[in-house]
Amino acid sequence: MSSLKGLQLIPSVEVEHHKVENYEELESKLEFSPLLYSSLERHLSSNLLNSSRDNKVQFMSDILLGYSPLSERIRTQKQNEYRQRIISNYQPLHSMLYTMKATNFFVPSFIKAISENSVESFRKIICEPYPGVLSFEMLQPRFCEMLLEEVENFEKWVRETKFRIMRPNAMSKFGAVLDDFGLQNMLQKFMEDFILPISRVAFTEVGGSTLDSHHGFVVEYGMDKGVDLGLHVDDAEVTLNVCLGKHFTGGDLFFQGVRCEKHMNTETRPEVKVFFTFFNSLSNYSTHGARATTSGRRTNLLIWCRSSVFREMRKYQTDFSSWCAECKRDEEERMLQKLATLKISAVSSL
Ligand SMILES: O=C(O)CCC(=O)C(=O)O
Ligand SMILES: [Fe+2]
Repeated sequence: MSSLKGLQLIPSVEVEHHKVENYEELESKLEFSPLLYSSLERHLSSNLLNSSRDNKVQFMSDILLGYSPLSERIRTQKQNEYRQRIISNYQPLHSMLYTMKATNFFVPSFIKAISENSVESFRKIICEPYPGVLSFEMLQPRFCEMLLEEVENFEKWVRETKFRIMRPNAMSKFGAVLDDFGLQNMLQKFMEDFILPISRVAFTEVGGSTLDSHHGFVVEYGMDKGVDLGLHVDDAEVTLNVCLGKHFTGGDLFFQGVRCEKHMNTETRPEVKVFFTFFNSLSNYSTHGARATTSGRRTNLLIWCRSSVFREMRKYQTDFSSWCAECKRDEEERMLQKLATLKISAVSSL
């Protein structure tokens, strides 16, 4: 088996019986995510695998540093410090939310489909109202309620302490990043164990089988906040969007098909634009937006799931016609034109 500088491409049999170290308790001292250390540990050669945790941390940090640009490291370090400042001061309301426990989170039909883990079991619970948009029942109403209360509790703490928080993204001025106040590890497990099994079979061509990081947040709409969201593509390969409540009208999402970067802002043909009122969805790269929430308050949970492997591969790709609807259309038009030219030259040569 290939072994390079103490690393093995394929984890050895020994790893199966090896208890992976807990790196989470070292989080504030680590330069990278504890999850990265846990994953990399599986590839250590036997002599390192059985050495001390400190030794392993040192060895793995040296390797990771070689692959990570300084700017990225500074950004991660700043983000860790920011999160640490929040976590050491914010008192969670529902501690249950911070540890993944399927029976507390999901409806029984969803747990059954995931544990059976087959295309047939997913088909039983999922419908596809628009190509690349999957809709299914997933979270228990009590879980949604508790998450809403937790977000309200966090926002109350932010107001009282005048803590300056970072908003979920450039588009949403209202909402909170769940990863920033302690839910990061739970949401990573959420993605790996409950989103990946579905996206692996449904969204293979856009990186759905190699999701490895996430950005988890809630967005809020209402008369006293923003009401709608313009057309965009998420900074994600696969997105989970769940409506947490409460009472509102409007707020439909609209979709305009899967597009590559080149076609992201091109004119939409009317037949591609589709509006939806729905509450749970998993979608791929599709361009989308949200219509105005016309009364009440709408809060949605978003998990943007990312694949570093897919992003790396995309850098070297020039043809996206296997998944970009507009590239596909361009290619079809080119083929038709070529055919027409061939016909003309065949006729004129008669
Ligand atoms: O308003 C919504 O439910 C969608 C939000 C969204 O698309 C996003 O934050 O990326
Ligand atoms: Fe979005």
